[in-house]
Amino acid sequence: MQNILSVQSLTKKFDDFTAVKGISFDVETGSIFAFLGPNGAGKSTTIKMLTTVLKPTSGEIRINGYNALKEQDKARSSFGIVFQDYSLDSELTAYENMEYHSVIYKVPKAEREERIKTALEIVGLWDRRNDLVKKYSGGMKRRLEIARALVHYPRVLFLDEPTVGLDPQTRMSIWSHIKRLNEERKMTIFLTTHYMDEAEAMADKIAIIDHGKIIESGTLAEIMERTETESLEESFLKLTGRDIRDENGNGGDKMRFMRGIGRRHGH
Ligand SMILES: Nc1ncnc2c1ncn2[C@@H]1O[C@H](COP(=O)(O)OP(=O)(O)OP(=O)(O)O)[C@@H](O)[C@H]1O
Repeated sequence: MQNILSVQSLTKKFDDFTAVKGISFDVETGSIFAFLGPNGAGKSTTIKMLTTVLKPTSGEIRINGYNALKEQDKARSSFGIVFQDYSLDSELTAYENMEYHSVIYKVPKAEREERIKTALEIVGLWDRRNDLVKKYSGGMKRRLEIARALVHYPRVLFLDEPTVGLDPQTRMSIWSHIKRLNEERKMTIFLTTHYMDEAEAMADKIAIIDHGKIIESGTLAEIMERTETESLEESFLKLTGRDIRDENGNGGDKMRFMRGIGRRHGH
């Protein structure tokens, strides 16, 4: 299958406020797709609809060939989710958190231990599996959440602002884990971010969302060409008339370190 995720005219209204306004896009199997936009643009609302947490007002979502609204269980077993807020039980160990999640996701008992081990090894936490989560740093918790999202062998991983609130070094480590998952395990990654550098360095395709609408999408090169600019930052400025960081107040927080990871496919 070429597109693991396909979205048509997706809309979400909260009373008379429309947070997501009829967006359509496709995500290619095995790619990294970034949803870039300022706070309040509708990124979380979209990812919640894609992951069946929130019911759309209208529109269609197909994940891994399944209709996410009509075949929810099959769609759900196709993806893993990492939300913005930590949702781990801090009084349990990392391993116990993984076990709990495996039960919820109906991972067969005979396979549980092996899958937990694999997932924890991927994020480098196997040696720390017996530590209580409350002793973990923010970066370790995020890595554990990624491991947890992998335990049922999903084909797509959804990440809502996975590096928000983390220091630059920790962000870099999270990203190298995500990138390895994509490259070595061919996992499709759908992420939301308001960091330009993150989208530039990581994504095969980017959709820029503003006020609930996709205002531009494509590869970085395509977006720059169409907007006649030389960076995503300039593109965003040209498309919206403002700087993405104006609304975030994190001007000094730009992810310059992303250069260390390197751009993909000669972007
Ligand atoms: N349950 C809700 N009821 C009413 N309005 C909502 C609800 N959830 C979100 N919104 C509004 O919808 C808009 C989009 O919010 P959303 O959280 O999707 O944005 P975002 O791009 O993810 O930003 P952030 O990263 O800050 O969460 C915002 O104006 C928000 O206030």
